[in-house]
Amino acid sequence: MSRTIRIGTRASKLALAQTGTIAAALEQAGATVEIVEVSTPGDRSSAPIAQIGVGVFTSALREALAAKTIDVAVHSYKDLPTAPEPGLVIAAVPPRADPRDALVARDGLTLGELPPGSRIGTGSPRRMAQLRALGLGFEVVAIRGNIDTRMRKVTDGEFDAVVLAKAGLDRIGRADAITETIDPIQMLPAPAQGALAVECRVDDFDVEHLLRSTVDDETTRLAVTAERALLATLEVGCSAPVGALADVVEDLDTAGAVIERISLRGTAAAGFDGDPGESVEMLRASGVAEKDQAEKLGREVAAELLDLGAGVLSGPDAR
Ligand SMILES: NCc1[nH]cc(CCC(=O)O)c1CC(=O)O
Repeated sequence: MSRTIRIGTRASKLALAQTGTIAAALEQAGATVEIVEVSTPGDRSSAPIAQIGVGVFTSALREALAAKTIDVAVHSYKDLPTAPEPGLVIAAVPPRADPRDALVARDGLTLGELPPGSRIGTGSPRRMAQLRALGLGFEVVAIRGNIDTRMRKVTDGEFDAVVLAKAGLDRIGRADAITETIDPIQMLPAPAQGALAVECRVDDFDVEHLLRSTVDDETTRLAVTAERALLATLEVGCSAPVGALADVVEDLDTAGAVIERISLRGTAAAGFDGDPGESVEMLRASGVAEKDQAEKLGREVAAELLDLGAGVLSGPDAR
């Protein structure tokens, strides 16, 4: 392709790192690329995400794509609203980074070693609810800001620990600060955490084909499909207290042959309205399905969560 492909990105260190890997893969495939920084309201405001709303980091990139000032948008998949965007297509889902959450605590401490009363900072209702549900007596405090700002609150002594996505820390080269990679049994990540969504215009066939053939990963796409179908079914938006993690696993078919299946675990808070003093119960459900049933699996595990009582999710911070 002879045209220069303009790749839009947020200007944060994390977004630039993510976009850099996609740009490098496209250049490797012989394309000419240009990186265009797009400022988003999510970068300019320091209000809680739950207040400014879903899509705050991604809508400016989508507008630039629709207006043809860029040709490709690279998003953190978990920041994208679940509703499809007319005129745009997620052409590729690159191989996923580590989906787990990570603890960055003072003095090298783990969750089990932090004493009751420890102040743990997170801006995410999902992490907040799961931290409280551990029953370890933590004081969970809302914070915002980029990854560096959050980590500084631990160095400064304002917090005993913060919880962040391991993928983000890895991408900006700060994995050294992690004191515990949190087991998904204790805390399920956000649906699609650690994955990227690479989007283009639906009628830009050359770019769509290039993205699909160079940076798409089928296993990641299946996992993310199941996780996001679960989230969409719970219909509560991307900062909801909902965790989900899918894995493609080896299994045996009825004749005893090895086949791949998709397994999904999900969790949602029962009746958590974001009040930091409230006690929280996390509901859990899981399932396994054929690989071509990822979407259905997501809906089924969500339905099970709804049956268990996840339907009462509706407080001011619950979206
Ligand atoms: N909510 C912001 C956000 N969006 C994507 C990541 C990290 C990378 C990822 O999950 O893909 C982060 C930071 C975090 O949650 O710590």
